[in-house]
Amino acid sequence: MKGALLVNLGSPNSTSVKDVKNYLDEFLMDKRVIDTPYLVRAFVVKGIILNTRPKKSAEAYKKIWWPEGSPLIVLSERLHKKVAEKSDIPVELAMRYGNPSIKSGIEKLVNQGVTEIFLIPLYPQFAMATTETIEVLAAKLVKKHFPNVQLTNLPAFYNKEDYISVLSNSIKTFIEKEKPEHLLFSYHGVPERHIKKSDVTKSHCKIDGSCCNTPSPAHEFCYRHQCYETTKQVASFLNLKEGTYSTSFQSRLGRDPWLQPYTDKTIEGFAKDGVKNLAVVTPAFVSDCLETLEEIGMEAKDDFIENGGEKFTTIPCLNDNDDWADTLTNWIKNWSK
Ligand SMILES: C=CC1=C(C)c2cc3[nH]c(cc4nc(cc5[nH]c(cc1n2)c(C)c5CCC(=O)O)C(CCC(=O)O)=C4C)c(C)c3C=C
Ligand SMILES: [Fe+2]
Ligand SMILES: [Fe+2]
Repeated sequence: MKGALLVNLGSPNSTSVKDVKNYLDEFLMDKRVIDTPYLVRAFVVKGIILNTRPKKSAEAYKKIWWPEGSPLIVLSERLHKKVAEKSDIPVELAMRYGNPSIKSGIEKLVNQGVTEIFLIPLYPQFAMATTETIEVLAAKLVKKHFPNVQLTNLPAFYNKEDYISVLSNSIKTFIEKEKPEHLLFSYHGVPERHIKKSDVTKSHCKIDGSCCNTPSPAHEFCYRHQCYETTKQVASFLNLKEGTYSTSFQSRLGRDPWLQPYTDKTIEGFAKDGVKNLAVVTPAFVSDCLETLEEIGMEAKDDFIENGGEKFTTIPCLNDNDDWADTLTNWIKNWSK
Protein backbone atom coordinates (compact mmCIF):
# COMPACT_ATOMS: atom_id res chain seq x y z
CA MET A 1 0.00 0.00 0.00
CA LYS A 2 1.15 3.55 -0.77
CA GLY A 3 1.25 6.62 1.51
CA ALA A 4 2.73 10.13 1.56
CA LEU A 5 4.71 12.05 4.16
CA LEU A 6 4.78 15.86 4.14
CA VAL A 7 7.90 17.18 5.91
CA ASN A 8 8.50 20.76 7.03
CA LEU A 9 11.36 22.29 9.03
CA GLY A 10 9.88 22.27 12.56
CA SER A 11 9.70 24.62 15.54
CA PRO A 12 10.47 24.50 19.26
CA ASN A 13 7.81 22.75 21.41
CA SER A 14 7.16 26.04 23.22
CA THR A 15 8.69 29.50 23.62
CA SER A 16 10.54 28.51 26.82
CA VAL A 17 14.29 29.08 26.63
CA LYS A 18 14.81 25.36 27.40
CA ASP A 19 12.61 24.19 24.50
CA VAL A 20 14.16 26.73 22.11
CA LYS A 21 17.63 25.55 23.19
CA ASN A 22 16.75 21.86 22.56
CA TYR A 23 15.34 22.73 19.15
CA LEU A 24 18.33 24.86 18.13
CA ASP A 25 20.66 22.10 19.37
CA GLU A 26 19.04 19.53 17.05
CA PHE A 27 18.79 22.03 14.15
CA LEU A 28 22.27 23.54 14.28
CA MET A 29 24.06 20.25 15.06
CA ASP A 30 22.81 18.95 11.69
CA LYS A 31 25.96 18.72 9.55
CA ARG A 32 23.95 19.87 6.52
CA VAL A 33 23.09 23.12 8.34
CA ILE A 34 26.40 23.93 10.05
CA ASP A 35 28.72 21.99 7.80
CA THR A 36 31.98 22.07 9.75
CA PRO A 37 33.76 18.96 11.13
CA TYR A 38 31.89 17.53 14.18
CA LEU A 39 34.23 18.89 16.86
CA VAL A 40 34.21 22.41 15.40
CA ARG A 41 30.41 22.30 15.07
CA ALA A 42 29.99 21.04 18.64
CA PHE A 43 32.33 23.78 19.92
CA VAL A 44 30.56 26.54 17.99
CA VAL A 45 26.99 25.34 18.62
CA LYS A 46 27.14 23.91 22.15
CA GLY A 47 30.00 26.11 23.40
CA ILE A 48 28.95 29.47 21.92
CA ILE A 49 25.57 29.71 20.12
CA LEU A 50 23.51 27.72 22.65
CA ASN A 51 24.80 29.87 25.50
CA THR A 52 23.45 33.10 24.09
CA ARG A 53 21.00 32.62 21.22
CA PRO A 54 18.14 30.62 22.86
CA LYS A 55 17.18 33.54 25.13
CA LYS A 56 17.09 35.99 22.20
CA SER A 57 15.32 33.50 19.92
CA ALA A 58 12.75 32.67 22.63
CA GLU A 59 11.89 36.38 22.86
CA ALA A 60 11.44 36.50 19.10
CA TYR A 61 9.26 33.36 19.10
CA LYS A 62 7.07 34.91 21.83
CA LYS A 63 6.25 37.78 19.47
CA ILE A 64 4.81 35.49 16.79
CA TRP A 65 3.50 32.50 18.79
CA TRP A 66 -0.22 31.73 18.47
CA PRO A 67 -2.53 30.42 21.22
CA GLU A 68 -2.62 27.09 19.28
CA GLY A 69 1.20 26.94 19.07
CA SER A 70 3.98 27.68 16.56
CA PRO A 71 2.60 29.26 13.36
CA LEU A 72 4.79 26.98 11.24
CA ILE A 73 3.37 23.86 12.91
CA VAL A 74 -0.25 25.06 13.03
CA LEU A 75 -0.17 26.13 9.36
CA SER A 76 1.48 22.86 8.32
CA GLU A 77 -1.22 20.95 10.22
CA ARG A 78 -3.98 22.91 8.44
CA LEU A 79 -2.39 22.15 5.08
CA HIS A 80 -1.93 18.49 6.02
CA LYS A 81 -5.60 18.20 7.03
CA LYS A 82 -6.76 19.51 3.64
CA VAL A 83 -4.37 17.30 1.66
CA ALA A 84 -5.20 14.19 3.73
CA GLU A 85 -8.95 14.76 3.23
CA LYS A 86 -8.56 15.13 -0.54
CA SER A 87 -6.13 12.21 -1.04
CA ASP A 88 -7.01 8.57 -1.72
CA ILE A 89 -3.99 7.28 0.22
CA PRO A 90 -2.85 7.92 3.82
CA VAL A 91 -0.95 11.21 4.23
CA GLU A 92 0.96 12.12 7.40
CA LEU A 93 2.91 15.20 8.53
CA ALA A 94 6.38 15.36 10.10
CA MET A 95 9.07 17.90 10.95
CA ARG A 96 12.82 17.60 10.24
CA TYR A 97 13.59 19.00 13.70
CA GLY A 98 11.41 18.73 16.82
CA ASN A 99 7.91 17.26 16.70
CA PRO A 100 6.18 15.39 15.16
CA SER A 101 9.37 13.60 14.14
CA ILE A 102 9.99 11.94 10.77
CA LYS A 103 10.24 8.59 12.58
CA SER A 104 6.76 9.03 14.10
CA GLY A 105 5.36 10.05 10.69
CA ILE A 106 6.73 6.93 9.00
CA GLU A 107 5.47 4.82 11.92
CA LYS A 108 1.94 6.22 11.53
CA LEU A 109 1.99 5.31 7.83
CA VAL A 110 3.41 1.83 8.49
CA ASN A 111 0.71 1.21 11.12
CA GLN A 112 -1.87 1.87 8.38
CA GLY A 113 -0.27 -0.82 6.21
CA VAL A 114 1.90 1.47 4.05
CA THR A 115 5.01 -0.05 2.46
CA GLU A 116 5.75 2.63 -0.20
CA ILE A 117 6.17 6.24 0.92
CA PHE A 118 6.17 9.39 -1.22
CA LEU A 119 8.42 11.76 0.73
CA ILE A 120 7.47 15.41 0.19
CA PRO A 121 9.97 17.93 1.64
CA LEU A 122 7.97 21.16 1.91
CA TYR A 123 10.75 23.26 0.37
CA PRO A 124 10.48 24.61 -3.17
CA GLN A 125 14.27 25.02 -3.62
CA PHE A 126 16.91 22.33 -3.06
CA ALA A 127 19.68 22.89 -0.51
CA MET A 128 21.75 20.68 1.78
CA ALA A 129 19.84 22.31 4.65
CA THR A 130 16.39 21.79 3.07
CA THR A 131 15.54 18.85 0.76
CA GLU A 132 18.78 16.92 1.22
CA THR A 133 18.77 16.73 5.01
CA ILE A 134 15.17 15.41 4.97
CA GLU A 135 15.93 12.79 2.30
CA VAL A 136 19.07 11.60 4.10
CA LEU A 137 17.39 11.32 7.52
CA ALA A 138 14.28 9.58 6.13
CA ALA A 139 16.47 7.05 4.26
CA LYS A 140 18.53 6.41 7.40
CA LEU A 141 15.41 5.86 9.55
CA VAL A 142 13.85 3.55 6.97
CA LYS A 143 17.03 1.46 6.73
CA LYS A 144 17.27 1.14 10.52
CA HIS A 145 13.65 0.81 11.65
CA PHE A 146 11.43 0.06 8.63
CA PRO A 147 13.50 -2.14 6.26
CA ASN A 148 10.40 -3.20 4.27
CA VAL A 149 9.47 0.36 3.35
CA GLN A 150 10.35 1.88 -0.05
CA LEU A 151 10.90 5.63 -0.32
CA THR A 152 10.37 7.89 -3.35
CA ASN A 153 11.46 11.53 -3.02
CA LEU A 154 9.65 14.49 -4.54
CA PRO A 155 12.41 16.68 -6.02
CA ALA A 156 12.54 20.44 -5.39
CA PHE A 157 9.55 22.03 -7.17
CA TYR A 158 10.91 25.60 -7.61
CA ASN A 159 9.97 25.66 -11.32
CA LYS A 160 7.00 23.30 -11.52
CA GLU A 161 4.29 24.95 -13.58
CA ASP A 162 1.42 24.32 -11.15
CA TYR A 163 3.45 25.54 -8.16
CA ILE A 164 4.47 28.71 -10.02
CA SER A 165 0.87 29.34 -10.97
CA VAL A 166 -0.44 28.92 -7.40
CA LEU A 167 2.34 31.10 -5.97
CA SER A 168 1.86 33.78 -8.63
CA ASN A 169 -1.91 33.92 -8.16
CA SER A 170 -1.51 34.26 -4.42
CA ILE A 171 0.98 37.15 -4.91
CA LYS A 172 -1.32 38.76 -7.50
CA THR A 173 -4.11 39.24 -4.97
CA PHE A 174 -1.80 41.32 -2.79
CA ILE A 175 -0.14 43.39 -5.49
CA GLU A 176 -3.50 44.27 -7.04
CA LYS A 177 -4.72 45.47 -3.65
CA GLU A 178 -1.58 47.19 -2.28
CA LYS A 179 -0.08 48.38 -5.60
CA PRO A 180 3.58 48.31 -4.41
CA GLU A 181 6.22 50.25 -6.37
CA HIS A 182 8.55 47.29 -5.91
CA LEU A 183 8.13 43.57 -5.13
CA LEU A 184 11.06 41.97 -3.27
CA PHE A 185 11.46 38.19 -3.37
CA SER A 186 13.31 37.40 -0.13
CA TYR A 187 14.64 33.84 0.23
CA HIS A 188 16.25 32.29 3.31
CA GLY A 189 20.03 32.56 2.84
CA VAL A 190 22.65 29.83 2.97
CA PRO A 191 26.42 30.20 3.33
CA GLU A 192 28.07 30.52 -0.12
CA ARG A 193 30.12 27.45 0.77
CA HIS A 194 26.95 25.31 0.72
CA ILE A 195 26.33 26.21 -2.92
CA LYS A 196 29.83 25.11 -3.90
CA LYS A 197 29.50 21.85 -1.91
CA SER A 198 26.28 20.94 -3.74
CA ASP A 199 27.79 21.66 -7.19
CA VAL A 200 27.85 18.21 -8.86
CA THR A 201 30.17 19.54 -11.60
CA LYS A 202 32.55 20.90 -8.93
CA SER A 203 33.35 23.88 -11.16
CA HIS A 204 30.12 25.60 -12.27
CA CYS A 205 28.98 27.62 -9.28
CA LYS A 206 31.25 30.65 -8.95
CA ILE A 207 28.55 32.72 -7.26
CA ASP A 208 29.24 35.53 -9.69
CA GLY A 209 26.75 37.48 -11.76
CA SER A 210 26.27 34.87 -14.45
CA CYS A 211 26.75 31.23 -13.35
CA CYS A 212 23.14 30.77 -12.26
CA ASN A 213 21.93 32.03 -15.68
CA THR A 214 24.19 29.69 -17.65
CA PRO A 215 22.59 26.27 -18.21
CA SER A 216 24.37 23.53 -16.23
CA PRO A 217 23.64 20.12 -14.65
CA ALA A 218 24.72 21.84 -11.41
CA HIS A 219 21.37 23.63 -11.29
CA GLU A 220 19.48 20.51 -10.25
CA PHE A 221 21.13 21.06 -6.85
CA CYS A 222 21.88 24.81 -6.88
CA TYR A 223 19.80 26.68 -4.30
CA ARG A 224 20.86 30.07 -5.70
CA HIS A 225 19.88 29.16 -9.28
CA GLN A 226 16.57 27.75 -8.08
CA CYS A 227 15.71 30.88 -6.07
CA TYR A 228 16.43 33.15 -9.05
CA GLU A 229 14.45 30.80 -11.29
CA THR A 230 11.37 30.94 -9.00
CA THR A 231 11.56 34.75 -9.11
CA LYS A 232 11.99 34.76 -12.90
CA GLN A 233 9.06 32.44 -13.53
CA VAL A 234 6.69 34.28 -11.16
CA ALA A 235 7.74 37.61 -12.73
CA SER A 236 7.01 36.20 -16.17
CA PHE A 237 3.64 34.74 -15.06
CA LEU A 238 2.62 38.09 -13.55
CA ASN A 239 4.11 40.16 -16.38
CA LEU A 240 6.19 42.19 -13.92
CA LYS A 241 8.31 44.92 -15.54
CA GLU A 242 12.13 44.80 -15.22
CA GLY A 243 13.19 47.02 -12.33
CA THR A 244 9.94 46.57 -10.39
CA TYR A 245 11.03 43.36 -8.67
CA SER A 246 14.25 41.88 -7.28
CA THR A 247 15.70 38.98 -5.27
CA SER A 248 17.53 38.98 -1.93
CA PHE A 249 18.52 36.57 0.86
CA GLN A 250 17.63 36.86 4.55
CA SER A 251 18.48 35.32 7.96
CA ARG A 252 22.27 34.89 7.95
CA LEU A 253 24.14 33.46 10.92
CA GLY A 254 27.85 33.81 11.72
CA ARG A 255 30.62 35.66 9.94
CA ASP A 256 31.10 33.66 6.72
CA PRO A 257 29.73 35.12 3.48
CA TRP A 258 26.13 34.10 2.82
CA LEU A 259 24.23 34.53 -0.43
CA GLN A 260 23.84 38.19 -1.37
CA PRO A 261 22.28 40.70 -1.70
CA TYR A 262 21.16 40.63 1.93
CA THR A 263 17.48 41.39 2.52
CA ASP A 264 17.99 43.79 5.46
CA LYS A 265 20.47 45.97 3.54
CA THR A 266 18.32 45.81 0.38
CA ILE A 267 15.18 46.98 2.19
CA GLU A 268 17.02 49.80 3.97
CA GLY A 269 18.49 50.80 0.58
CA PHE A 270 15.04 50.95 -1.03
CA ALA A 271 13.74 53.22 1.74
CA LYS A 272 16.78 55.51 1.48
CA ASP A 273 16.41 55.64 -2.32
CA GLY A 274 12.86 56.93 -1.94
CA VAL A 275 10.73 53.81 -2.42
CA LYS A 276 7.58 54.48 -0.37
CA ASN A 277 5.48 51.38 -1.01
CA LEU A 278 7.23 48.00 -0.84
CA ALA A 279 5.89 44.43 -0.81
CA VAL A 280 7.96 41.43 0.25
CA VAL A 281 7.22 37.81 -0.62
CA THR A 282 9.16 34.88 0.88
CA PRO A 283 8.96 31.90 -1.50
CA ALA A 284 11.59 29.71 0.23
CA PHE A 285 9.00 29.07 2.92
CA VAL A 286 5.67 27.39 2.25
CA SER A 287 4.41 28.22 5.77
CA ASP A 288 4.69 31.47 7.66
CA CYS A 289 7.18 31.18 10.50
CA LEU A 290 9.58 33.16 12.64
CA GLU A 291 11.56 34.24 9.57
CA THR A 292 8.55 35.68 7.75
CA LEU A 293 6.38 36.95 10.62
CA GLU A 294 9.11 38.46 12.79
CA GLU A 295 12.17 39.06 10.62
CA ILE A 296 10.21 40.43 7.64
CA GLY A 297 6.80 41.35 9.08
CA MET A 298 8.22 43.18 12.11
CA GLU A 299 11.99 43.91 11.92
CA ALA A 300 12.27 44.63 8.19
CA LYS A 301 9.02 46.59 8.21
CA ASP A 302 10.27 48.78 11.09
CA ASP A 303 13.58 49.36 9.28
CA PHE A 304 11.77 50.35 6.09
CA ILE A 305 9.52 52.83 7.88
CA GLU A 306 12.36 54.27 10.01
CA ASN A 307 14.34 54.98 6.84
CA GLY A 308 11.58 56.85 5.06
CA GLY A 309 9.30 54.12 3.66
CA GLU A 310 5.55 54.50 4.10
CA LYS A 311 3.75 51.28 3.24
CA PHE A 312 5.17 47.78 3.71
CA THR A 313 3.24 44.64 2.78
CA THR A 314 4.38 41.19 3.90
CA ILE A 315 2.76 38.76 1.47
CA PRO A 316 1.76 35.57 3.33
CA CYS A 317 3.25 32.21 2.38
CA LEU A 318 1.03 29.65 0.65
CA ASN A 319 0.12 28.17 4.06
CA ASP A 320 -3.15 26.22 3.65
CA ASN A 321 -4.21 27.98 0.41
CA ASP A 322 -6.80 25.70 -1.26
CA ASP A 323 -5.06 25.73 -4.66
CA TRP A 324 -1.78 24.78 -3.00
CA ALA A 325 -3.48 21.90 -1.14
CA ASP A 326 -4.99 20.79 -4.48
CA THR A 327 -1.57 20.97 -6.16
CA LEU A 328 0.03 18.78 -3.49
CA THR A 329 -2.91 16.38 -3.69
CA ASN A 330 -2.43 16.11 -7.48
CA TRP A 331 1.27 15.36 -7.07
CA ILE A 332 0.35 12.59 -4.62
CA LYS A 333 -2.38 11.24 -6.96
CA ASN A 334 -0.02 11.23 -9.96
CA TRP A 335 2.63 9.38 -8.00
CA SER A 336 0.26 6.78 -6.56
CA LYS A 337 -1.72 5.86 -9.68
C1 LIG B 1 14.68 27.62 2.95
C2 LIG B 1 14.64 27.28 4.17
C3 LIG B 1 15.75 27.35 5.13
C4 LIG B 1 17.13 27.27 4.95
C5 LIG B 1 17.89 27.09 3.66
C6 LIG B 1 17.73 27.44 6.24
C7 LIG B 1 19.10 27.43 6.48
C8 LIG B 1 19.69 27.76 7.69
N1 LIG B 1 19.07 28.25 8.82
C9 LIG B 1 19.98 28.49 9.81
C10 LIG B 1 19.73 29.00 11.10
C11 LIG B 1 18.47 29.25 11.66
N2 LIG B 1 17.26 29.20 10.99
C12 LIG B 1 16.25 29.43 11.89
C13 LIG B 1 14.89 29.44 11.65
C14 LIG B 1 14.29 29.01 10.47
N3 LIG B 1 14.95 28.60 9.32
C15 LIG B 1 14.01 28.22 8.38
C16 LIG B 1 14.26 27.75 7.10
C17 LIG B 1 15.53 27.57 6.54
N4 LIG B 1 16.73 27.60 7.17
C18 LIG B 1 12.71 28.40 8.98
C19 LIG B 1 11.41 28.04 8.33
C20 LIG B 1 12.90 28.89 10.27
C21 LIG B 1 11.80 29.27 11.25
C22 LIG B 1 11.39 28.15 12.14
C23 LIG B 1 10.20 28.48 13.00
O1 LIG B 1 10.06 27.81 14.04
O2 LIG B 1 9.38 29.35 12.72
C24 LIG B 1 16.82 29.65 13.19
C25 LIG B 1 16.04 29.77 14.50
C26 LIG B 1 15.56 31.06 14.84
C27 LIG B 1 16.61 32.02 15.24
O3 LIG B 1 17.27 31.80 16.27
O4 LIG B 1 16.80 32.99 14.50
C28 LIG B 1 18.21 29.56 13.05
C29 LIG B 1 19.26 29.72 14.12
C30 LIG B 1 21.26 28.13 9.30
C31 LIG B 1 22.57 28.21 10.08
C32 LIG B 1 21.09 27.69 7.99
C33 LIG B 1 22.18 27.21 7.12
C34 LIG B 1 22.08 26.75 5.91
FE1 LIG C 1 17.02 28.88 8.95
FE1 LIG D 1 24.72 28.68 -9.91
